[in-house]
Amino acid sequence: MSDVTPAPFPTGTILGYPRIGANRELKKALESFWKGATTEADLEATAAELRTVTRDRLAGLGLGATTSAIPSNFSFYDHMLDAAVTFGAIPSRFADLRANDGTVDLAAYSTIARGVGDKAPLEMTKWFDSNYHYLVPEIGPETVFALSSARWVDEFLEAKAAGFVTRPVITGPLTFLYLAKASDEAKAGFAPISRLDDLLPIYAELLAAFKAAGAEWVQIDEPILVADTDTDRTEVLANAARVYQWLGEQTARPQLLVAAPMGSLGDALPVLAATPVEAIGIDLVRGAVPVGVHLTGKVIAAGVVDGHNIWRTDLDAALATLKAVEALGATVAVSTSTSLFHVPHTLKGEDHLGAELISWLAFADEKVAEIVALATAYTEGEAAAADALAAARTALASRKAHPGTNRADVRDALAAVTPADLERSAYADRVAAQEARFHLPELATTTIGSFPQTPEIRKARAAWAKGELSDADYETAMKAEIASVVKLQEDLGLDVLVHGEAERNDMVQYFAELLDGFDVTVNGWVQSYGSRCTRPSILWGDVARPLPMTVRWAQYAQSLSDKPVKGMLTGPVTILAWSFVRDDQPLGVTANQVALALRQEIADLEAAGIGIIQVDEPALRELLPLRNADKAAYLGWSVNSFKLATSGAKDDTQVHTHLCYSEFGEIIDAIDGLDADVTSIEAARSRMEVLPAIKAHGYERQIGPGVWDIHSPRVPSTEEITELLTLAKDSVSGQQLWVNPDCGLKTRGYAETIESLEHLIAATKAVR
Ligand code: MET
Ligand SMILES: [Zn+2]
Repeated sequence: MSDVTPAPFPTGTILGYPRIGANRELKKALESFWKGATTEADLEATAAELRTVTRDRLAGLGLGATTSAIPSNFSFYDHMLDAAVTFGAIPSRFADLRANDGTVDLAAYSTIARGVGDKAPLEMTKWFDSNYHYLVPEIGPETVFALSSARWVDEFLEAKAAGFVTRPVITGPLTFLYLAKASDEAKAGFAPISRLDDLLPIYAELLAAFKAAGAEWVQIDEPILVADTDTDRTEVLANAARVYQWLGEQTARPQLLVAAPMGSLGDALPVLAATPVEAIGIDLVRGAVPVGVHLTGKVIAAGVVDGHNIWRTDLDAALATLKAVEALGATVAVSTSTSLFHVPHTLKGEDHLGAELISWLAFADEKVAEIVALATAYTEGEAAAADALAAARTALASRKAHPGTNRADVRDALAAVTPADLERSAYADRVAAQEARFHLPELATTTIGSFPQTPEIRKARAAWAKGELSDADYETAMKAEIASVVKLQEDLGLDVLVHGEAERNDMVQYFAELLDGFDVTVNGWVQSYGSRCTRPSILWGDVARPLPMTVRWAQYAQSLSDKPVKGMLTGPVTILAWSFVRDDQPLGVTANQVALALRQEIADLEAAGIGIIQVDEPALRELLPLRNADKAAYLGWSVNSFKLATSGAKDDTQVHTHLCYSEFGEIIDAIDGLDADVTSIEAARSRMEVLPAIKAHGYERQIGPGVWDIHSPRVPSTEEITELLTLAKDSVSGQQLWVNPDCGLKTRGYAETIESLEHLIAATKAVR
């Protein structure tokens, strides 16, 4: 290190801030750049302006402008893509996009993220157990690592020119390589982590560049250390020790904060503590205060403010946690548990939620204020932050005492549930009853629920929401849409129909708006991937169903056809996964409350003559815990909540479920445990990969492996689908096999939908 006294770590900081902009400025700028409506220079200017506004806002909220408290974590699209581009790890199919000096411009960067022609983009997958999707780097023996972008350093210099000393945030080498996949060139069995020694010198070079630019602290994110991976944990820990020993020994570098958001570091904490890194960021929302580690001489950025959820922090409890960490010998700094990019920007503009609910919440800006208050209370004594502490206590008390968070009717109904309520009759009895009722052919054809959401549908829904379209006119518009979707399916010759979900803005928000215990924001956007954002609902109270939610649409659709029309519901786990969920009781309890509401809905659907009911659980895999030891408990409550929702169904009601967005190998037991009569899964892209495992498992019920990858506008040919179905028949019998697309069709257009479904039906006939 240099001879000047190193700058202390700031007393309060956040691990990262939302990148998309309070009014989704980055989304708009990116999309207009992609359309060709603006230039690269325009996009750069918007991004620079956004960074300026963010720095000023954070300093205004009380983070030190020159103390390295403000993280520099901007990204045009994704932080893993940024790392790939910075280290020169660009797949060979995109090699021609690089300039002579190895850099890529924003057009090329966008192409790697989004693909072009037959060049597939980097694969996208979920970031740990969040709803953010990162781009998966592709690394092979041929990858030539080289420092290939000056953006990170330039952004530090940009801030410096404005009078700031920020803290650059980069993805760590372990997380980068363990989350990467083998490139097309790599031979079977190649593991990207085998390139660690080639990559490290580039990190050293980058750290030297930060140092030369004047950075005093750099944050290196290593969430991989909180997760179990395919690699043996001992090997991961050995790599962690080696990497941070070596980087720590570099002399030309800023001080290092190694941050491990999303869970407990566990046995990786002593490993990091034994290296020369100056500071370690630990997640104290998901992880407990460590025991038995000595942290003398280290700074611990204690993540006591939840970066991943929107509840106001219990500041008293947080202060107690900070003191417990101090007792381990560490110098304590107040921090968030994760980057704040998982939560919306600000509660400003959400007044419709009402003062009381708002007082329970903290979005990104409000969390920054909490950090500042906690740092003040911790360093100067509680009296110095008395107002903030008092306000937090009042809010917490109001949340606890609110009748909506503790409803006797809901609690009593749940307490009355018996184990028998979770079981249906034997599958053989159900099948017999269902066959007698529906007479479906072998390889029955169906779709997953939604049909294309045309601009007209969106317009009608938006106008109705704004009060510009009357209830009656809205009803008429939706019914007309349902009628045309039913007619189309009859003309095509599908066996089991759907109503098309035209009335749903989103498969979770639709239910959140109709159930008690939820509220929705107007501007609470969070980045899902690239320019795409979602607006999760807030599940704050006990959940109950005041009125039927889907019955009239399903009933209307059924009245138009002699074929069965599926009722369509979103399952409890998915409703939780895609909302901000109350943190004052176990998730399993909340899931069961949702399940009971769905159980009532199913009873009403049955009473209205709906004989086939699908309960979608696309997020079942997403919430799977990061550590193996926690998985069984999760699968226990999640499967039970599904069974609580569905087990009231009569024998001759056929219960379907649908899963997508993931690999299923790991959760076949759980899929089996759901006890659905029919399960549809995403399978087209992986060419039915999971079916042999399902066969080996002895799965006896019916399954619909997707035969059309609906994530792409490509129309699959009849031959292609025939091949997939033939492949499927190797693993499951004709009676067990259903034919359906990978997922709902709401993002597709009508022309491709009709053509694809025609091919699907022709292929089915060929294989039957
Ligand atoms: N029923 C839903 C649909 O068809 C399932 C979507 S899963 C992400 O859109
Ligand atoms: Zn799906």
